[in-house]
Amino acid sequence: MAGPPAVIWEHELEGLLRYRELLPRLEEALGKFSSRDPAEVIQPVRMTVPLQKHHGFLGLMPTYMEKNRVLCTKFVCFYKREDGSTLPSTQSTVVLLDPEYGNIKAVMNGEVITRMRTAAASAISAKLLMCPEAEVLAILGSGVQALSHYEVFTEMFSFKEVRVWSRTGQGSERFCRSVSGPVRVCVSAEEAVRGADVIVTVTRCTEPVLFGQWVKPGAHVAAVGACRPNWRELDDVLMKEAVVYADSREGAMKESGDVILSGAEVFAELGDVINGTKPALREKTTVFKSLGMGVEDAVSAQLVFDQWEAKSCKS
Ligand SMILES: NC(=O)C1=CN([C@@H]2O[C@H](COP(=O)(O)OP(=O)(O)OC[C@H]3O[C@@H](n4cnc5c(N)ncnc54)[C@H](O)[C@@H]3O)[C@@H](O)[C@H]2O)C=CC1
Ligand SMILES: O=C(O)C1=NCCCC1
Repeated sequence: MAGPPAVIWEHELEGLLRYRELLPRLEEALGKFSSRDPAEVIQPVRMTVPLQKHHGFLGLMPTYMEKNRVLCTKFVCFYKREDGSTLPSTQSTVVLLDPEYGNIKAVMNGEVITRMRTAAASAISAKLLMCPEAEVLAILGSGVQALSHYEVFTEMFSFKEVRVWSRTGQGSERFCRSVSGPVRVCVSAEEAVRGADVIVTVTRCTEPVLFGQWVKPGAHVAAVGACRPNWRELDDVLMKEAVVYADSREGAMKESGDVILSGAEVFAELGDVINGTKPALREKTTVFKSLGMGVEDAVSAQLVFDQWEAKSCKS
């Protein structure tokens, strides 16, 4: 009979998950996902339940990795919050199970996992798709994901300049106070992205905030927000001019307003590039449309659990 699950919450999780270990596991998992080998990864597109009264959704994100012996699911609630709202726009819980018996091994707070694995996936997209001489990073949005993207992008790459734009001055000020390195605050999204080599969009907006006419040819865009079929962050011009990559082709076709409403074609998954089955067209303008995948949560949760077990054995 299995004992009660480990409960691993935010503060403890922060000490257990580090980008240097997460990044290679995530890259490997993205490749396995795109191999479409069911012994590697079974991960359906997220199922969502509308929470109409609260302007939100509950997403269920199960994943099974038979060869890795990982069985996991995330429950994530995400909301359309008004600007100025102090409520979080995303809340999640990750449950790790034993695939042989079906018992729950661990219940984890999903905030740290979600913010780190999402930023790490964007950083992998930039590693594969940005031009090698990239000097300027622009971040649109100043919330939770903006901070984790700043953290991993400045850890992995050496940008000469990092710019941030937020719809509210308060947001930019808070962002500047929270990051540990230099950042230039821009008064408009256009000012932030003109001439930028890498652009990260991490907003809650439902209408385009980034327009193709502002984007330098050859730039790489990691588009993280707008995760519903009628929500947008990018305009049609950008979507049609750029070569579009996604984490999951099926996810993008079902959930991404930027893909569905623009009629843009998904050229490849990041995992296809990792597996060498599709090229990384660095010289072109590229968009990585991130929706977030259960397999990213699963390998992150397993990494946390391994570290937690190792720590528990020592003490
Ligand atoms: N692709 C993925 O795997 C994931 C995507 N997300 C999505 O990423 C986005 C950012 O998430 P968080 O940073 O956690 O949210 P947050 O609430 O912490 O920050 C959102 C930011 O968007 C800004 N914003 C809100 N409305 C806007 C508008 N109309 N125009 C421009 N900016 C606006 C806010 O001022 C704030 O700076 C959300 O859309 C969320 O659903 C979140 C987690 C994972
Ligand atoms: O993958 C996730 O986690 C999320 N994706 C889109 C919306 C919020 C959370």
